[in-house]
Amino acid sequence: MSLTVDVRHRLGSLDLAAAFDSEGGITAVFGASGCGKTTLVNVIAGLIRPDHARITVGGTVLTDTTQGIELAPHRRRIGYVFQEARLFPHLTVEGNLAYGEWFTPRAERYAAKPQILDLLGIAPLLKRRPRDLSGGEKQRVAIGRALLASPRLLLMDEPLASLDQARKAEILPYIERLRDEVRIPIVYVSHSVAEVMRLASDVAVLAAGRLAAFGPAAEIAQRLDLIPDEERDEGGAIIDMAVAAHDEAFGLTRLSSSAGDIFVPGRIGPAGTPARVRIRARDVMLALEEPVKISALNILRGTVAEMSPAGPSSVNVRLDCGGAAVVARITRHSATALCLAPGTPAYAVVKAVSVSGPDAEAR
Ligand SMILES: Nc1ncnc2c1ncn2[C@@H]1O[C@H](COP(=O)(O)OP(=O)(O)OP(=O)(O)O)[C@@H](O)[C@H]1O
Repeated sequence: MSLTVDVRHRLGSLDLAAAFDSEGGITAVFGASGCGKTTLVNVIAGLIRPDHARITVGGTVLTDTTQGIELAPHRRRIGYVFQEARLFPHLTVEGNLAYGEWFTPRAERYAAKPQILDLLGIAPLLKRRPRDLSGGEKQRVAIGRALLASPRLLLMDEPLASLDQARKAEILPYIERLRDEVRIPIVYVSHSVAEVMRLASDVAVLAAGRLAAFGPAAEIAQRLDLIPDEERDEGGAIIDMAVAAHDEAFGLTRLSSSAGDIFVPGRIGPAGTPARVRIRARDVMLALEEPVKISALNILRGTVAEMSPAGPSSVNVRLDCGGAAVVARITRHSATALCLAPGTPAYAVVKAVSVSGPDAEAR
C-alpha cells in the first residue's frame, strides 16, 4: 500500500518542508536531533495541523489543505508506537491488546489476533502486567496493541531508543517480520544508522527541516555525506543478498548477490532466505590485485565509480561491484599510492566478522 507525504509547516524556528512517495514497507525518517522528524510524524498522525499538506495512504486522503480535508486523528486509523511503550499499568497484556481493538469498528477490522501474537512472540505474555515485562517485551506488546487496531499506517517514533543493545537486538527481527509480513506502510523515525540501514525499504533524510534526500535504502546508504558526524563510523553500503549455503564445519553462512559471495558468521535461515548486509566504509580495504594468502574471507571485484573527500586525510571510494555498491574509506595516501581514479578495477576486502548481517539463528 502506498504512502504519499507532502508537508510544509512552520513551528517556532523550524521550517519543515518534506515530500516523498513510498510504495510501502518501512520508510525511515532519519536525521540529527531537532531536524523535524517528530514534527513530521505528528503532522501525518493529525496531531499537528499543518500550514500546507497532502497526505494519502493507499488512496485514502488523510490531509489535503488545498481541499480543506483534515481527518481527525482517531479517524485516520494510524497506529502510533512511541519511544516508551506507554502500556496501561493496571491492565494485563491481554487487556492492553484488547484496548487496541476496541477503537476500530468491527467492519473495519482486518487484524487477526492469533497471527499478530505469533508475529510478535507475545502469546506467552498475555496474563502478565507491564511491570513484569522487559523493555523489549513491553515494546512488542505496544506494537501488537497498535496493530490490533487494524491501522492503515503504522508510525514508529524512535521505538528502540530507550532500550539497551541486548533488548534492541531482541526486537529488531520482529520489526523485520513486521516489514515483510504486514501489508501496511510503516514510517520509522530514528537517528541510528545501524537501525535505519537494517530495517528501511526507503529512507527520507531530514536536515534542518528540509528533505536532504529520499530513496531506496541501498542508494541512501552510499551517501556518506548525509550521515551526521557522531554516526560517521557507521556509514557504508548495504547489499540485499540471499542465503546460498551453510558451512557447517566452520559455522558460516555464504550469501550471494550480483556483487559476488559474502561469508558471515553463524547460520541465517535456509537457502534462498533474503539477507541484507551492511559493510561499514571504515572496514573495507582496497587492493589492485586479487589478494591471496589473506585471512579476510570476502573479496569482491569491482570498478571505482566515485571518489569523494572524507576529511583532511581520508577519502571515500565507491566501487561498483556487479551493480551493487561497496564503499571503502581509505587514506588519501593509499588512494594516491594505488593511483585510484574512476574506472580503476579494484578488489574490496572485508573480514567476515566485520559484516553486519541478520542475526544468526541460535545454534
Ligand atoms: N511546539 C513547538 N514550538 C516551537 N518549536 C517547536 C515546537 N515543537 C518542536 N519545535 C522545534 O522544532 C524543531 C524540531 O523538533 P522535532 O521534535 O520535530 O525534532 P526531531 O528531529 O524529532 O528531534 P529529536 O530527534 O531530538 O526527537 C526543534 O528545534 C524544536 O525545538
